[in-house]
Amino acid sequence: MVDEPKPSEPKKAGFLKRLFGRDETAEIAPPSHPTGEAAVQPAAAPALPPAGPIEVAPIAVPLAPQPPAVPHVREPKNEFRNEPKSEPKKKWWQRLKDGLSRTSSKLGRGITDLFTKRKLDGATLEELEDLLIQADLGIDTAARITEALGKGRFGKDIAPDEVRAVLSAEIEKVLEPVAHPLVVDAAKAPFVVLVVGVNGSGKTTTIGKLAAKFRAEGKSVMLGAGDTFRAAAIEQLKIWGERTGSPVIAREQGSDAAGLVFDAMKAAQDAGTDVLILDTAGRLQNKTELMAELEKVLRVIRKIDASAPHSVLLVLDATTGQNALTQVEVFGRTAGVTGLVMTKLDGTARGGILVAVAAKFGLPVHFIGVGEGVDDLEPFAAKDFARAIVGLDE
Ligand SMILES: Nc1nc2c(ncn2[C@@H]2O[C@H](COP(=O)(O)OP(=O)(O)OP(=O)(O)O)[C@@H](O)[C@H]2O)c(=O)[nH]1
Repeated sequence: MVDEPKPSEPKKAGFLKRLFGRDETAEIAPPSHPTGEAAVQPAAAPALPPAGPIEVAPIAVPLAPQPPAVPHVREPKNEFRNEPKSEPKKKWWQRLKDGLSRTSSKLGRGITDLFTKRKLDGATLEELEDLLIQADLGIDTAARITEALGKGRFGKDIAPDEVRAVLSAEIEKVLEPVAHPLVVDAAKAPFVVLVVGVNGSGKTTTIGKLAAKFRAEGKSVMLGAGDTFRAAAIEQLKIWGERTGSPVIAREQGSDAAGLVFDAMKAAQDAGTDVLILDTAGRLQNKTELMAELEKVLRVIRKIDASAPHSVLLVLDATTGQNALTQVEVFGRTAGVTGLVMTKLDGTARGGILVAVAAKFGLPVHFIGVGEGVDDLEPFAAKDFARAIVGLDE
């Protein structure tokens, strides 16, 4: 998961090669598509009290050879609602700062090395630009930031802290327009959130964390186990359902994903659920048949509610680096992505990828994840992120 840059990587040539020459998709194991559909055992739609105890549809799920990844949840389930919010901002800030520490210490160290007792000249600006590109901020953003730093300061002494302040202000400028909360329209029942992304990007975990958030706001939530490919994903979602008091609609592993989504839409409508979150199998953006399956899922959703899905969340794993840009492009085209969640910012020294994605697509960033725990996912705030990533205090 950790993608520390190779120390011997040449500067400019290496970046261009990294950006344009590498087969990024080869890094992610493609999902093998289920060859035949298992006999479909539609889960009996559970009784759905809006905020009552969990009713998980009982299904026989063959266990994967390895034990399923069990989500790490810190609190017991009954603390999701009405959780005392003592200093939530400070606690999140600390987690954000810790989570981004790989990136911020790399950037911070680089800036200190570059600017201690040195005047701002062409060479230092060029080295700073390289440093920003290494943190995956993208060539254009790196160029813009160095240009902004050079203005009025060229040939003068500049302290590392001043550089950090300018850097954070410029990053904030890029991020501010995309920092939008995910707003649930109460007029929709259910408000349908479709969650898409490549394998292992953190979709199921993110769904669990979102369910916990919505439940804490007093909303009723239902989960649709649309990742019918992976038995462990179904199990994982059921655990999240149990912990958050959200009924889970699931079928056997290998079932038709569009059929499952149909069941889930109907069940959520019948129950008048506030929010339905639909998981999907991870798929590589270059596998056309899997992308076609996603289109089918969308058609089924729209057949039941022409206005749905109301949110299509693309979950991006920050550790996949520049490949995230291709994912946004392709999933945007196929699934009509309306917002982004970036996970695993704690696992990379190149957290600047979020800035590159924001600058290139301008899509709303709703949440960021900096760990596996339920409180390691929070709404995205431009200023906090911009300060934390360059190692400044709150
Ligand atoms: N460190 C870290 N790990 C995370 C974060 N978000 C998710 N994970 C972990 O990433 C792994 C994959 O997450 P999943 O939620 O199973 O990913 P998925 O996209 O549903 O995977 P597929 O079903 O294979 O497509 C799990 O071990 C999660 O705990 C994060 O923000 N930080």
